[in-house]
Amino acid sequence: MKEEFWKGKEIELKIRDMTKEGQGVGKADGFTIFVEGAILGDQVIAKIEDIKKNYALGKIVKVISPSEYRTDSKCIYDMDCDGCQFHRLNYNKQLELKTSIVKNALERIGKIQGAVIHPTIGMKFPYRYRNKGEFKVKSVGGKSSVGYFKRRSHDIINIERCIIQDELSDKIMNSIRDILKNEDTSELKNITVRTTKHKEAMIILTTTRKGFSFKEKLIKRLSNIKEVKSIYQNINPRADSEMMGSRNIKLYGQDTITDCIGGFRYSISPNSFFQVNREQAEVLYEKAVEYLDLKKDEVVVDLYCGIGTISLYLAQKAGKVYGVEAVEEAVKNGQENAVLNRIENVEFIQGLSEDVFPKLLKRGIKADKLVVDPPRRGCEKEVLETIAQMKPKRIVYISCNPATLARDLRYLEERGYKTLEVQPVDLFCWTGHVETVVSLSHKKADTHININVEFGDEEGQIPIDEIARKAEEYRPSERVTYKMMQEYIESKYNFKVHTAYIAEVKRDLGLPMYDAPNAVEELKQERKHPTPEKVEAIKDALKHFGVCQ
Ligand SMILES: C[S@@+](CC[C@H](N)C(=O)[O-])C[C@H]1O[C@@H](n2cnc3c(N)ncnc32)[C@H](O)[C@@H]1O
Repeated sequence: MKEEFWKGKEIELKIRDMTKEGQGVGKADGFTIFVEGAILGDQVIAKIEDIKKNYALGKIVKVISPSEYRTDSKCIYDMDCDGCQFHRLNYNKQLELKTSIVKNALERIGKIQGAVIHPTIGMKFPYRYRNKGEFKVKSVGGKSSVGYFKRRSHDIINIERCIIQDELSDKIMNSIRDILKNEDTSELKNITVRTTKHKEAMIILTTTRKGFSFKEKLIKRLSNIKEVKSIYQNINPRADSEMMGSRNIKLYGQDTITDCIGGFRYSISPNSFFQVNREQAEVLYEKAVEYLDLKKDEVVVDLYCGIGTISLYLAQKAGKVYGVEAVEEAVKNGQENAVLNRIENVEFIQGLSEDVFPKLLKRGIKADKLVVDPPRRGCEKEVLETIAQMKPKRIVYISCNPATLARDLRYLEERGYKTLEVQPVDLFCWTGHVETVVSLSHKKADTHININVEFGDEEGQIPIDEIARKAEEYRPSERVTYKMMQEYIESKYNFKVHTAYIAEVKRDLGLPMYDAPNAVEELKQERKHPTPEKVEAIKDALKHFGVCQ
């Protein structure tokens, strides 16, 4: 693509995909063009604004024919706000797109094959789900703005009504905006509002230094709001984009607030991580427990455990759970939460997973099952190396970043693990983010036996000649995998078959089903059945590999 020819040109494009940042993706002359404001399925005129080595950036000029997936955004700031990238895309299509984002990452980066990737689980009512709002504060010419960044800018939009936040958060933010309207807010960087299921709130004011001019006024007015149970000041002198620093000073009320997921209650401090969507977090945690398939005597390690949300779920079903977490306050919350929920078989260890996990192995603690739920950057090398040495039978990997998830799964697959099931869950409706829970199992045999054999021609010994004959007699047939059958069918019939279809045909033929628990599990889900053509191809493959006559 010649820069001088294309720059500033208006071209017609069909939008065939979308990025997680919300740009439409089209192609012209085989060159990829990312178009701000375009939706998957749109036919648009786009103006080329910038040209890079392998792609160009364009802006929408006109929608010639709108996509069938276009929807009217319920957000009143939709043209400007940078918060929700998919706000004009039909919700079901968003879920499909998230499934394909995960699938593409696993295939391209992870080279994962044969795993069952389930459709993304969405919400019935995908609004007002967030229990944490993070708002920027900016003061220009004595007037302050409190809200979110404008798209591709550092200006702030005053958000009075955010349809993905709890309504209580709108109420508190509008009061704060009113209190601050005539103040110089240059010492105040951010405001975080956490709300709970039972409509309690914690407010965290992040300032650049300890003293700030309107502190007393703010505390007095905010503590009059009945739902406000706790106010903190957080000090972050750095001019970085981090919302919060590590130092907190309590200004009013309780030390913590208490939220619920499932049947558990969780005490939360200002700097502790808590999933922003409690309804979907429950779906995620239940999937994690199902995938782990815990036995009452098993030892589980829960790395990056936060305040022990998942650890408590696991402790109900396991022998012992070790939770490992970096943030001291979160570990303290975890210990309180175990007491709050009367759970005794969980131990929280404060430290970095990459330090603590190898030490657990050295102490002789071996996890039968493992949960990892790292931040966006994924697991540290030392964590992955320790997994490869410890070899837990089953791993559940929870991730908010499909790219680092895929990278880590590839590492684990190269060291004897198999990715079985992948379940994306929509915790961040209307945005380009997706949470994924994955189950992996170790390919090693579950059990082995030792036999001592003496060779020779004396009584009780086995003659050498006999061994060759017996070995031939008992030579096990090559283990037939679903992947082998899929490859055979694809090369012979030129179409792909799903493992669940192979499982279905095997079950219909009355063949044993122990060899692909994931595919069998899939049969319990509501799904389509194989066409007669695929059934015949699968029967042929089963015969070819000697699985049936
Ligand atoms: C995505 S959150 C998951 C928390 C928890 N599993 C949950 O669902 O609420 C990741 C957690 O890892 C913690 N963390 C970040 N880096 C860490 C590290 N290197 N070692 C241990 N914990 C870490 C963070 O403080 C955060 O609590």
